[in-house]
Amino acid sequence: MARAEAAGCEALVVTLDTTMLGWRTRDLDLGSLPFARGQGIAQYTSDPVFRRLVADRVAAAPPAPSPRPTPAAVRALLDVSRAHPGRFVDNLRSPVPRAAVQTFLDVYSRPTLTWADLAWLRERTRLPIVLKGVLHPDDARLAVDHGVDGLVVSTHGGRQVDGSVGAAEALPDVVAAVAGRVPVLLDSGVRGGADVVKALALGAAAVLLGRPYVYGLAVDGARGVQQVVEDVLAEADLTLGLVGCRSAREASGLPLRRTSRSVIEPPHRLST
Ligand SMILES: Cc1cc2nc3c(=O)[nH]c(=O)nc-3n(C[C@H](O)[C@H](O)[C@H](O)COP(=O)(O)O)c2cc1C
Repeated sequence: MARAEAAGCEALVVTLDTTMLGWRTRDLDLGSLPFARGQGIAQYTSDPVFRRLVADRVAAAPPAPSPRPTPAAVRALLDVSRAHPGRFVDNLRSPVPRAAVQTFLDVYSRPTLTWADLAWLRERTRLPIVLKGVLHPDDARLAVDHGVDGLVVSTHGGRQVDGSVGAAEALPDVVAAVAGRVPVLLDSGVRGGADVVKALALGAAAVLLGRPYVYGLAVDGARGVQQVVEDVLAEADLTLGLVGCRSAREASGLPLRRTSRSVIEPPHRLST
């Protein structure tokens, strides 16, 4: 948290829906387990507290007999050594990269988190605390009662609980339960400007993009991310104009008609 504050982060987002990873069939099909290969954990391996945990683990590890290497184990060792900070050859000989992955797998999931942990966080940071992954209005009320500063209605992009209520379906009840006390944001499935306008109409204060910006990143790095964000904003701007709103604020409460999918009613504010 101190690192986040020092880096200029303006809020702390606590994700509620990933205390364990869900059953992700596509990842399983592809054998996509990047964390187990040391990929995507630089936030941890660059953290002094985490590095101390790893050093303690290595110091405490009893000398273990080397298992017979399999091709898969060799591939994993190469990946972990490549992903870990420092020189590849040094990493190959060191127990630290593997211990870092094991330590990450130990600390990443914590299914024992409770509402009481929020007080612990509150005491340690002055940053606003936002809870991500709220879907039920009772949880939204509890969150506000525990003093959080914002909520993100999210299904983690449908990657955690298969068959969960959709984020956009859950949003109106959460917004009603919060009754304006804190901003309610939405993510999961926002792909273009029309999705932004629908979320605003359903009461979201803002939306977040997950996969779209990663797609932009894959295609064209930082410029790709910028392009994705600009395109979504441009389409949202046009859509607002087309449905007769002069600002994003005016989209709040814009009537949506429920059909087999959510559609925006034709312009309704141009009659005067
Ligand atoms: C590659 C990747 C990594 C993610 N990592 C995190 C994470 O560390 N914490 C988190 O709360 N959500 C994480 N998410 C979930 C996103 O924040 C977001 O909730 C989800 O992707 C839904 O939005 P989307 O439909 O726009 O992708 C990740 C998503 C992706 C695609």
